[in-house]
Amino acid sequence: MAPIAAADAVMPKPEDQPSRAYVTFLAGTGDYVKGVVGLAKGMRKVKSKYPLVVAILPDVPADHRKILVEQGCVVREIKPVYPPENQTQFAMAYYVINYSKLRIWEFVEYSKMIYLDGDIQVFDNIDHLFDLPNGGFYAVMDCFCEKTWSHTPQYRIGYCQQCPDKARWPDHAGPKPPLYFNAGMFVYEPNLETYRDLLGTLEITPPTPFAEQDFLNMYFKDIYKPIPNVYNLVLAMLWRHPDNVKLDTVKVVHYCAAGAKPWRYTGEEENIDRGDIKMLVKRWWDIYDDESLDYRNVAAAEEAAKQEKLERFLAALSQVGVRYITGPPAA
Ligand SMILES: O=c1ccn([C@@H]2O[C@H](COP(=O)(O)OP(=O)(O)O[C@H]3O[C@H](CO)[C@H](O)[C@H](O)[C@H]3O)[C@@H](O)[C@H]2O)c(=O)[nH]1
Ligand SMILES: O[C@H]1[C@H](O)[C@@H](O)[C@H](O)[C@@H](O)[C@H]1O
Ligand SMILES: [Mn+2]
Repeated sequence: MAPIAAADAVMPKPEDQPSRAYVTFLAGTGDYVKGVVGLAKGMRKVKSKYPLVVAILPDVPADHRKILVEQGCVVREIKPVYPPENQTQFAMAYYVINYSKLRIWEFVEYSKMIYLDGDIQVFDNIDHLFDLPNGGFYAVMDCFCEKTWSHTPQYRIGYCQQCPDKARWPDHAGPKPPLYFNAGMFVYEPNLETYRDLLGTLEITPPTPFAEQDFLNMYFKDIYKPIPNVYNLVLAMLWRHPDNVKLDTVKVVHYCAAGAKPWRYTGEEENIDRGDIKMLVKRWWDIYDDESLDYRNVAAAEEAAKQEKLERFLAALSQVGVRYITGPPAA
Protein backbone atom coordinates (compact mmCIF):
# COMPACT_ATOMS: atom_id res chain seq x y z
CA MET A 1 0.00 0.00 0.00
CA ALA A 2 1.33 3.47 -0.81
CA PRO A 3 2.58 5.38 2.29
CA ILE A 4 0.06 8.15 1.77
CA ALA A 5 -2.83 5.66 2.08
CA ALA A 6 -1.34 4.19 5.29
CA ALA A 7 -1.14 7.67 6.78
CA ASP A 8 -4.75 8.26 5.83
CA ALA A 9 -5.76 5.08 7.61
CA VAL A 10 -4.41 6.24 11.01
CA MET A 11 -5.51 9.86 10.81
CA PRO A 12 -8.95 10.30 12.44
CA LYS A 13 -11.40 11.68 9.89
CA PRO A 14 -12.99 15.00 10.88
CA GLU A 15 -16.38 13.35 11.43
CA ASP A 16 -14.79 10.91 13.92
CA GLN A 17 -13.36 13.70 16.11
CA PRO A 18 -15.27 13.96 19.35
CA SER A 19 -17.05 17.29 19.37
CA ARG A 20 -16.71 19.27 22.52
CA ALA A 21 -18.07 22.55 23.79
CA TYR A 22 -18.65 24.53 26.94
CA VAL A 23 -22.23 25.39 27.75
CA THR A 24 -23.81 27.98 30.01
CA PHE A 25 -27.38 28.99 30.74
CA LEU A 26 -29.13 32.35 30.48
CA ALA A 27 -32.64 33.34 31.51
CA GLY A 28 -34.52 36.60 31.80
CA THR A 29 -34.08 40.24 30.92
CA GLY A 30 -31.76 41.04 33.81
CA ASP A 31 -28.01 41.47 34.11
CA TYR A 32 -26.82 37.83 34.03
CA VAL A 33 -25.96 38.49 30.38
CA LYS A 34 -22.96 40.41 31.76
CA GLY A 35 -21.82 37.26 33.52
CA VAL A 36 -22.00 35.31 30.26
CA VAL A 37 -20.09 38.02 28.35
CA GLY A 38 -17.43 37.97 31.08
CA LEU A 39 -17.24 34.19 30.81
CA ALA A 40 -16.93 34.24 26.99
CA LYS A 41 -14.07 36.74 27.28
CA GLY A 42 -12.42 34.73 30.07
CA MET A 43 -12.51 31.61 27.87
CA ARG A 44 -10.74 33.54 25.12
CA LYS A 45 -8.14 34.87 27.55
CA VAL A 46 -7.18 31.32 28.60
CA LYS A 47 -7.20 30.26 24.93
CA SER A 48 -9.82 27.59 25.26
CA LYS A 49 -10.07 25.54 22.07
CA TYR A 50 -13.80 24.95 22.31
CA PRO A 51 -16.87 27.14 21.69
CA LEU A 52 -19.21 28.46 24.35
CA VAL A 53 -22.83 27.50 23.75
CA VAL A 54 -25.41 29.60 25.59
CA ALA A 55 -28.69 27.79 26.28
CA ILE A 56 -31.20 30.64 26.52
CA LEU A 57 -34.80 30.73 27.62
CA PRO A 58 -37.32 32.46 25.32
CA ASP A 59 -37.47 35.47 27.66
CA VAL A 60 -33.91 36.58 26.85
CA PRO A 61 -34.34 39.83 24.87
CA ALA A 62 -33.09 40.29 21.30
CA ASP A 63 -30.44 42.86 22.25
CA HIS A 64 -28.91 40.41 24.76
CA ARG A 65 -28.89 37.64 22.14
CA LYS A 66 -27.11 40.01 19.75
CA ILE A 67 -24.47 40.84 22.35
CA LEU A 68 -23.81 37.11 22.84
CA VAL A 69 -23.49 36.41 19.10
CA GLU A 70 -21.13 39.39 18.77
CA GLN A 71 -19.05 37.81 21.53
CA GLY A 72 -18.68 34.64 19.46
CA CYS A 73 -21.13 32.54 21.49
CA VAL A 74 -23.31 29.84 19.93
CA VAL A 75 -26.81 30.85 21.04
CA ARG A 76 -29.37 28.02 21.38
CA GLU A 77 -32.90 28.72 22.55
CA ILE A 78 -34.39 26.08 24.84
CA LYS A 79 -37.90 25.64 26.17
CA PRO A 80 -38.34 26.12 29.92
CA VAL A 81 -38.65 23.03 32.09
CA TYR A 82 -41.04 23.30 35.02
CA PRO A 83 -40.94 21.10 38.13
CA PRO A 84 -44.15 19.35 39.23
CA GLU A 85 -46.60 21.51 41.22
CA ASN A 86 -45.48 21.78 44.82
CA GLN A 87 -45.28 24.11 47.80
CA THR A 88 -41.49 23.97 48.00
CA GLN A 89 -39.55 26.89 49.41
CA PHE A 90 -36.53 27.16 47.14
CA ALA A 91 -33.32 28.37 48.79
CA MET A 92 -33.61 31.28 46.34
CA ALA A 93 -37.00 31.86 44.69
CA TYR A 94 -35.41 32.15 41.22
CA TYR A 95 -33.85 28.68 41.43
CA VAL A 96 -37.07 27.33 39.92
CA ILE A 97 -35.91 28.41 36.43
CA ASN A 98 -32.77 26.32 36.78
CA TYR A 99 -34.66 23.09 36.02
CA SER A 100 -34.47 24.28 32.42
CA LYS A 101 -30.75 23.45 32.52
CA LEU A 102 -31.79 19.83 32.01
CA ARG A 103 -32.32 20.65 28.32
CA ILE A 104 -28.57 20.67 27.80
CA TRP A 105 -28.61 16.85 27.75
CA GLU A 106 -30.36 17.28 24.40
CA PHE A 107 -27.30 18.91 22.76
CA VAL A 108 -26.16 15.63 21.23
CA GLU A 109 -24.23 17.22 18.38
CA TYR A 110 -21.57 17.43 21.10
CA SER A 111 -20.27 14.23 22.60
CA LYS A 112 -18.96 15.89 25.75
CA MET A 113 -19.68 19.26 27.33
CA ILE A 114 -18.61 21.27 30.34
CA TYR A 115 -21.42 23.22 31.95
CA LEU A 116 -20.51 26.51 33.65
CA ASP A 117 -22.88 28.90 35.43
CA GLY A 118 -23.01 32.46 34.11
CA ASP A 119 -21.55 33.66 37.42
CA ILE A 120 -18.37 31.68 36.85
CA GLN A 121 -15.05 32.92 35.53
CA VAL A 122 -12.16 30.82 34.21
CA PHE A 123 -8.68 32.07 35.09
CA ASP A 124 -6.85 29.13 33.60
CA ASN A 125 -7.44 26.73 30.73
CA ILE A 126 -9.49 23.67 31.71
CA ASP A 127 -9.80 22.03 28.28
CA HIS A 128 -8.04 18.94 29.68
CA LEU A 129 -11.22 18.08 31.63
CA PHE A 130 -12.72 16.90 28.33
CA ASP A 131 -10.23 14.01 28.46
CA LEU A 132 -11.70 12.60 31.69
CA PRO A 133 -12.95 9.04 31.08
CA ASN A 134 -16.44 8.76 29.62
CA GLY A 135 -19.25 7.44 31.76
CA GLY A 136 -18.69 9.65 34.82
CA PHE A 137 -20.38 12.82 36.05
CA TYR A 138 -17.62 15.14 37.24
CA ALA A 139 -18.14 18.12 39.53
CA VAL A 140 -16.75 19.78 42.67
CA MET A 141 -18.03 18.96 46.15
CA ASP A 142 -20.19 21.67 47.69
CA CYS A 143 -20.00 23.22 51.16
CA PHE A 144 -22.95 23.03 53.58
CA CYS A 145 -22.00 25.84 55.94
CA GLU A 146 -23.85 28.86 54.52
CA LYS A 147 -27.31 29.93 55.69
CA THR A 148 -28.79 28.77 52.37
CA TRP A 149 -28.34 25.26 53.83
CA SER A 150 -30.23 25.97 57.07
CA HIS A 151 -33.14 23.74 55.99
CA THR A 152 -30.91 20.63 56.03
CA PRO A 153 -29.88 18.13 58.71
CA GLN A 154 -26.27 18.71 57.62
CA TYR A 155 -26.52 22.37 58.66
CA ARG A 156 -28.28 21.60 61.95
CA ILE A 157 -25.66 18.99 62.86
CA GLY A 158 -22.85 21.27 61.74
CA TYR A 159 -21.62 18.55 59.38
CA CYS A 160 -19.84 19.54 56.18
CA GLN A 161 -18.32 17.10 53.70
CA GLN A 162 -15.44 19.57 53.30
CA CYS A 163 -14.22 18.68 56.81
CA PRO A 164 -16.06 15.43 57.67
CA ASP A 165 -14.03 14.85 60.84
CA LYS A 166 -14.78 18.19 62.51
CA ALA A 167 -18.42 17.40 63.31
CA ARG A 168 -18.96 13.73 62.56
CA TRP A 169 -22.22 12.42 61.16
CA PRO A 170 -24.08 10.98 64.20
CA ASP A 171 -25.46 7.41 64.10
CA HIS A 172 -28.93 8.57 65.14
CA ALA A 173 -29.19 10.75 62.02
CA GLY A 174 -29.38 7.68 59.78
CA PRO A 175 -27.03 6.92 56.90
CA LYS A 176 -24.52 9.61 56.00
CA PRO A 177 -25.70 11.45 52.86
CA PRO A 178 -23.79 10.68 49.66
CA LEU A 179 -21.22 13.19 48.38
CA TYR A 180 -23.00 16.29 47.08
CA PHE A 181 -21.73 18.50 44.25
CA ASN A 182 -22.29 22.12 43.39
CA ALA A 183 -24.12 22.16 40.04
CA GLY A 184 -22.58 25.42 38.83
CA MET A 185 -19.90 23.43 36.98
CA PHE A 186 -19.89 19.87 35.70
CA VAL A 187 -18.52 17.64 32.95
CA TYR A 188 -21.16 15.47 31.28
CA GLU A 189 -22.12 13.67 28.10
CA PRO A 190 -25.25 14.81 26.24
CA ASN A 191 -27.45 11.81 25.48
CA LEU A 192 -31.07 11.61 24.33
CA GLU A 193 -31.91 8.57 26.39
CA THR A 194 -30.57 10.24 29.53
CA TYR A 195 -32.34 13.46 28.56
CA ARG A 196 -35.74 11.75 28.27
CA ASP A 197 -35.17 9.85 31.49
CA LEU A 198 -34.13 13.03 33.34
CA LEU A 199 -37.36 14.77 32.28
CA GLY A 200 -39.47 11.68 33.03
CA THR A 201 -37.91 11.28 36.48
CA LEU A 202 -38.40 14.99 37.21
CA GLU A 203 -42.15 14.62 36.62
CA ILE A 204 -42.38 12.19 39.54
CA THR A 205 -39.88 13.94 41.82
CA PRO A 206 -41.08 16.63 44.22
CA PRO A 207 -39.01 19.83 43.99
CA THR A 208 -36.54 20.58 46.78
CA PRO A 209 -34.78 23.80 47.93
CA PHE A 210 -31.74 23.54 45.63
CA ALA A 211 -33.94 22.73 42.64
CA GLU A 212 -32.11 21.01 39.75
CA GLN A 213 -28.89 20.88 41.82
CA ASP A 214 -30.57 18.52 44.33
CA PHE A 215 -32.20 16.65 41.46
CA LEU A 216 -28.93 16.13 39.55
CA ASN A 217 -27.22 15.02 42.75
CA MET A 218 -29.90 12.42 43.28
CA TYR A 219 -29.96 11.30 39.63
CA PHE A 220 -26.19 10.95 39.14
CA LYS A 221 -25.21 9.82 42.65
CA ASP A 222 -23.85 6.47 41.45
CA ILE A 223 -21.55 7.89 38.78
CA TYR A 224 -20.59 11.15 40.49
CA LYS A 225 -16.83 11.60 40.68
CA PRO A 226 -15.50 14.56 42.69
CA ILE A 227 -12.82 16.70 41.06
CA PRO A 228 -10.53 19.19 42.89
CA ASN A 229 -12.04 22.47 44.02
CA VAL A 230 -9.71 24.45 41.72
CA TYR A 231 -12.31 23.67 39.02
CA ASN A 232 -15.16 25.43 40.83
CA LEU A 233 -14.17 27.53 43.80
CA VAL A 234 -17.42 28.24 45.63
CA LEU A 235 -16.55 31.55 47.33
CA ALA A 236 -17.79 30.56 50.78
CA MET A 237 -14.89 28.08 50.88
CA LEU A 238 -12.61 31.08 51.48
CA TRP A 239 -14.06 31.80 54.91
CA ARG A 240 -15.56 28.40 55.78
CA HIS A 241 -12.67 26.10 54.80
CA PRO A 242 -9.57 28.22 54.14
CA ASP A 243 -7.34 25.18 54.73
CA ASN A 244 -8.90 23.46 51.72
CA VAL A 245 -8.20 26.35 49.34
CA LYS A 246 -4.99 27.21 47.50
CA LEU A 247 -6.08 30.46 45.92
CA ASP A 248 -3.01 30.83 43.69
CA THR A 249 -3.79 27.52 41.94
CA VAL A 250 -7.51 28.13 41.41
CA LYS A 251 -8.59 27.88 37.77
CA VAL A 252 -12.34 28.51 38.00
CA VAL A 253 -14.09 30.89 40.41
CA HIS A 254 -17.82 30.68 41.10
CA TYR A 255 -19.15 34.05 42.36
CA CYS A 256 -22.10 32.34 43.98
CA ALA A 257 -22.24 33.65 47.56
CA ALA A 258 -24.86 36.26 48.40
CA GLY A 259 -23.63 39.65 47.15
CA ALA A 260 -20.71 38.17 45.20
CA LYS A 261 -21.84 38.67 41.59
CA PRO A 262 -19.12 41.02 40.28
CA TRP A 263 -21.51 43.05 38.14
CA ARG A 264 -23.66 43.79 41.22
CA TYR A 265 -20.92 43.92 43.82
CA THR A 266 -21.29 46.54 46.55
CA GLY A 267 -19.27 44.86 49.31
CA GLU A 268 -22.11 45.27 51.81
CA GLU A 269 -23.07 41.63 52.46
CA GLU A 270 -21.48 39.61 55.26
CA ASN A 271 -18.00 38.23 54.40
CA ILE A 272 -18.02 39.92 51.02
CA ASP A 273 -15.82 42.88 51.98
CA ARG A 274 -12.81 40.55 52.39
CA GLY A 275 -9.62 41.42 50.52
CA ASP A 276 -9.54 38.12 48.62
CA ILE A 277 -13.11 38.62 47.35
CA LYS A 278 -12.33 42.20 46.32
CA MET A 279 -9.30 40.91 44.42
CA LEU A 280 -11.38 38.22 42.65
CA VAL A 281 -14.10 40.73 41.77
CA LYS A 282 -11.44 43.07 40.35
CA ARG A 283 -9.95 40.22 38.29
CA TRP A 284 -13.42 39.52 36.85
CA TRP A 285 -13.83 43.20 35.89
CA ASP A 286 -10.35 43.33 34.34
CA ILE A 287 -11.45 40.60 31.92
CA TYR A 288 -14.92 42.06 31.31
CA ASP A 289 -13.45 45.50 30.53
CA ASP A 290 -10.60 44.24 28.35
CA GLU A 291 -11.57 45.19 24.79
CA SER A 292 -8.74 43.13 23.32
CA LEU A 293 -10.73 40.06 24.45
CA ASP A 294 -13.84 41.07 22.51
CA TYR A 295 -14.55 38.46 19.84
CA ARG A 296 -14.27 40.93 16.96
CA ASN A 297 -10.80 42.05 18.10
CA VAL A 298 -9.53 38.53 18.77
CA ALA A 299 -10.92 37.36 15.42
CA ALA A 300 -9.26 40.32 13.63
CA ALA A 301 -5.93 39.66 15.38
CA GLU A 302 -6.11 35.97 14.44
CA GLU A 303 -6.89 36.86 10.82
CA ALA A 304 -3.93 39.27 10.70
CA ALA A 305 -1.62 36.61 12.19
CA LYS A 306 -2.85 34.06 9.62
CA GLN A 307 -2.25 36.53 6.79
CA GLU A 308 1.25 37.29 8.05
CA LYS A 309 2.05 33.58 8.29
CA LEU A 310 0.80 33.05 4.75
CA GLU A 311 2.92 35.92 3.47
CA ARG A 312 6.02 34.55 5.24
CA PHE A 313 5.31 31.13 3.78
CA LEU A 314 4.90 32.55 0.26
CA ALA A 315 8.13 34.54 0.66
CA ALA A 316 9.98 31.37 1.78
CA LEU A 317 8.44 29.44 -1.09
CA SER A 318 9.52 31.97 -3.66
CA GLN A 319 13.09 31.79 -2.25
CA VAL A 320 13.09 28.00 -2.56
CA GLY A 321 11.57 28.34 -6.00
CA VAL A 322 14.33 30.68 -7.12
CA ARG A 323 17.01 28.22 -5.96
CA TYR A 324 15.23 25.30 -7.60
CA ILE A 325 14.87 27.07 -10.89
CA THR A 326 18.55 28.07 -10.92
CA GLY A 327 19.73 24.53 -9.86
CA PRO A 328 20.42 21.54 -12.13
CA PRO A 329 17.31 19.88 -13.59
CA ALA A 330 16.00 16.79 -11.71
CA ALA A 331 17.14 13.46 -13.13
O1 LIG B 1 -32.05 35.55 36.48
C1 LIG B 1 -31.26 34.63 36.25
C2 LIG B 1 -30.86 33.71 37.22
C3 LIG B 1 -29.96 32.71 36.89
N1 LIG B 1 -29.49 32.60 35.63
C4 LIG B 1 -28.57 31.52 35.24
O2 LIG B 1 -28.70 30.46 36.16
C5 LIG B 1 -27.46 30.24 36.79
C6 LIG B 1 -27.68 29.79 38.24
O3 LIG B 1 -27.99 30.88 39.07
P1 LIG B 1 -26.93 31.44 40.14
O4 LIG B 1 -25.60 31.37 39.56
O5 LIG B 1 -27.42 32.76 40.61
O6 LIG B 1 -27.13 30.39 41.27
P2 LIG B 1 -26.09 29.81 42.38
O7 LIG B 1 -24.76 29.70 41.84
O8 LIG B 1 -26.34 30.51 43.65
O9 LIG B 1 -26.81 28.40 42.45
C7 LIG B 1 -26.40 27.09 42.49
O10 LIG B 1 -27.60 26.39 42.76
C8 LIG B 1 -28.58 26.53 41.76
C9 LIG B 1 -29.80 25.75 42.21
O11 LIG B 1 -30.81 25.89 41.28
C10 LIG B 1 -28.04 26.00 40.44
O12 LIG B 1 -27.79 24.63 40.53
C11 LIG B 1 -26.75 26.71 40.10
O13 LIG B 1 -26.19 26.21 38.89
C12 LIG B 1 -25.76 26.51 41.24
O14 LIG B 1 -24.53 27.12 40.96
C13 LIG B 1 -26.72 31.55 36.64
O15 LIG B 1 -25.34 31.47 36.82
C14 LIG B 1 -27.09 31.94 35.25
O16 LIG B 1 -26.36 31.19 34.32
C15 LIG B 1 -29.90 33.52 34.67
O17 LIG B 1 -29.46 33.46 33.53
N2 LIG B 1 -30.77 34.51 35.01
O1 LIG C 1 -25.61 26.01 44.84
C1 LIG C 1 -25.66 26.63 46.08
C2 LIG C 1 -25.39 28.10 46.00
O2 LIG C 1 -24.28 28.31 45.19
C3 LIG C 1 -25.19 28.74 47.35
O3 LIG C 1 -24.80 30.07 47.20
C4 LIG C 1 -24.20 27.99 48.21
O4 LIG C 1 -24.30 28.47 49.51
C5 LIG C 1 -24.47 26.52 48.23
O5 LIG C 1 -23.46 25.85 48.91
C6 LIG C 1 -24.66 25.91 46.92
O6 LIG C 1 -25.09 24.58 47.06
MN1 LIG D 1 -23.83 30.28 40.09
